[in-house]
Amino acid sequence: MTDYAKGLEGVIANESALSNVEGAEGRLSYLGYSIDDLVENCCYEEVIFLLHKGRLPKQDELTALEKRLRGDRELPQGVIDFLKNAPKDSNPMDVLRTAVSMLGLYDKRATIGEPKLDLVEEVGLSLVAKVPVIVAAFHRFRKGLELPAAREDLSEAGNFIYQATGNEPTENAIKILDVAYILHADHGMNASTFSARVTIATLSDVYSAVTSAVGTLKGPLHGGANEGVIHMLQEIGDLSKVDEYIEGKLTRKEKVMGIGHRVYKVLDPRAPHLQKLATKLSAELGEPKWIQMSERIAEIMRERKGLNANVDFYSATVYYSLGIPTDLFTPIFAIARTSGWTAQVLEQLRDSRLYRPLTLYVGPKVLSKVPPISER
Ligand SMILES: CC(=O)SCCNC(=O)CCNC(=O)[C@H](O)C(C)(C)COP(=O)(O)OP(=O)(O)OC[C@H]1O[C@@H](n2cnc3c(N)ncnc32)[C@H](O)[C@@H]1OP(=O)(O)O
Ligand SMILES: O=C([O-])CC(=O)C(=O)O
Repeated sequence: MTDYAKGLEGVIANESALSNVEGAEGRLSYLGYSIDDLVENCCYEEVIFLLHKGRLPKQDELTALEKRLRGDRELPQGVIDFLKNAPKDSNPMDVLRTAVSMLGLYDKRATIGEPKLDLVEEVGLSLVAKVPVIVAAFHRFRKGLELPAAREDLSEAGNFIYQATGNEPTENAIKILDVAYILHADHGMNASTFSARVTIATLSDVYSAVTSAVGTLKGPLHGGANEGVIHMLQEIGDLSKVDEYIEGKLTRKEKVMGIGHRVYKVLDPRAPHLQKLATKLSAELGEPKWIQMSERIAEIMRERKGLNANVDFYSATVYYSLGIPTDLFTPIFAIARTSGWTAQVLEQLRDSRLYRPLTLYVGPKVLSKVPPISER
């Protein structure tokens, strides 16, 4: 049988100057800046600029970007109506996917064919500004509440907390979410980014590309794993039950959510940042059991399978400790990743070629004649 790369493992599909995922070393950088340095010294808006423009902003450029994003949060009435009328028990990722697609109906800039890169960038930034509002709005409406007006004095992270909860966000919560946004902003040719690139490479439009990406992120083997982690911790319930639970999963050959990675063969470099935040938040809440259970799961998986925690493992406890409903964890990932998706879409269009791999055909080889339906 001809050799092939199942799941495209190890296949290089394009060039990118955006994020460098160094799997063997466990390092991640955006445009040459380590994520450790970025979370220490930058805000999420600086990272958006970095990914979209290829360099860090000067102060006046950052101020202009913030102003632009904050001025672009209004959703078309048709999308608001949809968010109000969507079934209240919908999965917020399904709502987000549909709403992103709907946004395209109201934006004449979203054309197909030879791309106009300045318009693609405008639309991309508009999505960065609107995706969090969509998530917050659906959450408010499903609870029968109004959506508070967006606040131009608040950052991306701050405004999301404000619009989703209706409460003044604390500096601490804003900082934590901002760090989470930076850590989730971009990550090489992950599955959802690949979807976005495949879609845009047909010279389709940006809304279609991001719609593809949202649908791809939702799956539990990708962004959906963060919700799976909390469900798993709740199912286990107590530190004393972790060993038996994980042994059971391994025996049944079931996946442990938040563990393992296609590229990182050592610890995901984003995990320690989130682990630190989760530990601090759990202690502040007086609920250390979630992080204690997580640490034990990670230990068993390292010892038994040589597998490490990925970004989704500790982000789950961070969001949970912030009081964020579990089904908003993956939408929050999508909010942050929209900056990366749209930057990657732009990069794809600057030097694009249609993605069209092959399949190894394993069906019947001999061409047979179609028998009449009565003889089948
Ligand atoms: C943001 C992100 O997308 S990060 C990833 C989020 N996803 C998850 O956390 C879901 C759990 N993890 C997984 O399913 C996988 O590790 C993935 C999807 C992330 C990577 O998958 P792949 O590179 O395709 O590895 P694959 O699934 O082939 O696993 C290789 C081996 O490790 C095992 N393995 C990998 N991850 C896990 C896990 N989480 N739990 C148990 N076993 C695992 C597999 O069973 C397999 O074992 P085997 O060789 O004995 O059959
Ligand atoms: O790179 C991947 O395959 C998944 C991942 O960690 C991400 O998208 O952040």
